[in-house]
Amino acid sequence: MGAKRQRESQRLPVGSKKRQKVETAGHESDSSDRVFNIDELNWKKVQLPDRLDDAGGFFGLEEIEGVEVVRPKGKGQIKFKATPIKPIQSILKRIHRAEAKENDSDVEWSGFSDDKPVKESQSPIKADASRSGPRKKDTEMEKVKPQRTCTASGNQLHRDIQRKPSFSALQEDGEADDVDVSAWDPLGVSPSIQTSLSKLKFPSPTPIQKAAIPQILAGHDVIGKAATGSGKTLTFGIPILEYLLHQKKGNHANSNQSTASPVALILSPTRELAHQLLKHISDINAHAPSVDARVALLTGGLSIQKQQRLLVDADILVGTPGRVWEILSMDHGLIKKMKQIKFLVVDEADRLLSEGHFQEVEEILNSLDRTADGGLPEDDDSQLDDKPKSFLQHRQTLVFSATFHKGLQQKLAGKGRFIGDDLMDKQASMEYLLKKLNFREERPIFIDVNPVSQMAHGLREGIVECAAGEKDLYLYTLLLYHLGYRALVFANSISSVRRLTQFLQNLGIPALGLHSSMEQKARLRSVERFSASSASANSVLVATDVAARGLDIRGIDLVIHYHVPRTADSYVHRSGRTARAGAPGKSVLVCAPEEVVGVTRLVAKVHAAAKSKQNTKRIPFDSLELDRRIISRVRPRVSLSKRITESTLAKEKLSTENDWLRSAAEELGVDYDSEEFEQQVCGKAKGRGRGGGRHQRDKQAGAISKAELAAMRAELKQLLSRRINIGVSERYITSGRVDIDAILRGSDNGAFLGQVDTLDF
Ligand SMILES: Nc1ncnc2c1ncn2[C@@H]1O[C@H](COP(=O)(O)OP(=O)(O)OP(=O)(O)O)[C@@H](O)[C@H]1O
Repeated sequence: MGAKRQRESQRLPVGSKKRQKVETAGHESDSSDRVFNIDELNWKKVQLPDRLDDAGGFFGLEEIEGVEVVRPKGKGQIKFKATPIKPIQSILKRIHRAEAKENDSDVEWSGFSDDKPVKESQSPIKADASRSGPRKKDTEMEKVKPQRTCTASGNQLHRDIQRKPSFSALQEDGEADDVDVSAWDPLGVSPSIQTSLSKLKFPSPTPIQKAAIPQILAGHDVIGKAATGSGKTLTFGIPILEYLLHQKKGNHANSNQSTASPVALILSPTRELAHQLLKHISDINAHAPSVDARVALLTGGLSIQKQQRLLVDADILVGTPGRVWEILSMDHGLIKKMKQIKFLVVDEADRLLSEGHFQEVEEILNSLDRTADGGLPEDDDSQLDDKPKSFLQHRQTLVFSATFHKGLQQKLAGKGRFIGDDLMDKQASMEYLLKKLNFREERPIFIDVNPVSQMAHGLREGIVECAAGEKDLYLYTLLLYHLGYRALVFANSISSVRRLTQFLQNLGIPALGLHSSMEQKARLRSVERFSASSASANSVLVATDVAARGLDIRGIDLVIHYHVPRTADSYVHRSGRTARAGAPGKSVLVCAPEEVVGVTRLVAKVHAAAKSKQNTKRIPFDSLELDRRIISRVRPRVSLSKRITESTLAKEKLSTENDWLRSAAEELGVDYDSEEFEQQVCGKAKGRGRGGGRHQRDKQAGAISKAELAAMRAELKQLLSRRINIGVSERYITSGRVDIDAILRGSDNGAFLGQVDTLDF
């Protein structure tokens, strides 16, 4: 990103004759200043003290940072100069330039999209009581727009963002329990399920539900693509519950039939998502007693015996491929039952049918299609093409995601030709699995409700530029702007998640970590604590991409990409954790100079289809400039927190290493402290070979004494106890001559003292 623009505000007392210019690389600090007349400033009356020398400050006058006095050359009125902070367009120019060169990217990306972007000028829609009252048919998901007011006042940001998604706004106190759900009638949804939808306050189907549910109810295989947070879970969940309802009614009439076999298997790529799928389906089920579905969860990290017990009389199985296959492979009776399932759902299909899960998904599919009477041999794929379709007539296959790479999408739509069974590359292996899905129809119905833009309606996207070494500083500053709200921070590695979680906790931000090396119970606890409504609203979840797919946590206002995601798909899914179910949300990429090329390519890819469809060159991306005054004020606390974190983590690591070395020395029968042992075992780590430098750094950081660490913590605590003063003289405040309440009111979030501009999206 070239030279960094520095614009530190100046501390000049009113009345100073000296005017300064702060010059930094290629930029003069006052080039963008604005001159104000005396009457343009918001003067406040102050009560003068009885004795002038009690006044403090500059004879009772206010000192305001970042404001200079401009004296006229001759006679004339004094004016004042201040520095409004404006977004810098540089990166946008780069992005637009990059678009021209775009197309040769290796990121697999189909660039779908659909929806009209949310216009800045959309009139605010108030979530008033009448909106949720009975017989309001206009509450369709696509019509519920962000509750957004456009004012230029500082900290409006916080008022801009709804605390709850629009749908929650329908649940205000004092309103009737049920909502009119007649909009579901044309889809063929039964009264029992409609009662649930009414209780859950889902007055009308979302576009994907509207398009796909009738097709699924009619017995078709469906491949559904719709934006993140658009209600795909219920799109397949409702028809499964409908099937169970009818099955149970039938059984009631004919009590000889048994319902002991599961009717559906739903596969999910992550444990957290599996939990959530179960919850969403159970929510509908809970209000529909006549369905009374038993849903069992099969995910790793939890007791396998317990899951096996639950399986015995489960109607719906939701699980991750690894655990599902583990359980299936242990129980032939279960495999037999599973061959009778009526629905196979592959959620987040592009993820499930690729990397990591391939083996297990293949095993599961093989076992579902194997027959005891010599039907389809387990490992003879040559027969797949010839097998009679009636073989699998009983099973419907439903495949969903917000993203499908181009090749896969074409194949799914039946336009492409399957290439052989060569498992050499990713695409071929995915095609192989698709073939194994054994759709009951020649061509499954492909439903794409967002062919132009796969980003959610209410999402605003931005980029913050900073040096690689300053990402922590910018991350913390971004979070300060959003205190009082939920934020999700994505990093590309487990070690970064660990470090950032501690770093933020040291700074008093209630951060929780989530990554795949955590114990399952701790993972669930993190998600639960983060999403619990009683949790402090400004909680932050720092996660790897394990949280990128499917997680539906209400009230996430901000997604921060601390590291640029590795693929465009990943960017779409990560960003999709906010702006769900019609709510507004923001996604911000923290971008270092070395990441610019990747970012420009990624941004151009994600928005390519929307741009060409709308015939525009503009990408809906904003370059955001954080207030330099905040950056400079928080720098000391950030560097302290970094040092504390590094030292704490290094101590933990060294102590684990020491334990390991001690037991290695014991086993070898040598003295742990001997030089010979150190040279033999730790020689590599001591600077010879890879990782030596890191080891040295860890050693240094870990060598900080407990007393030093305690002193740093005390200093940090002291810094944190003060609010970040943006342009208000502490001396003046302590003199008691200012309306402190008014100043405090100027900042909603309690972090700043003084007026802070919003992030200009
Ligand atoms: N018809 C509806 N009306 C209002 N809210 C709905 C409706 N259907 C689903 N929702 C809510 O919308 C939210 C998002 O749904 P869901 O998690 O199924 O999205 P998704 O499309 O699967 O997203 P992702 O692609 O990120 O997995 C959920 O909180 C769900 O309860």
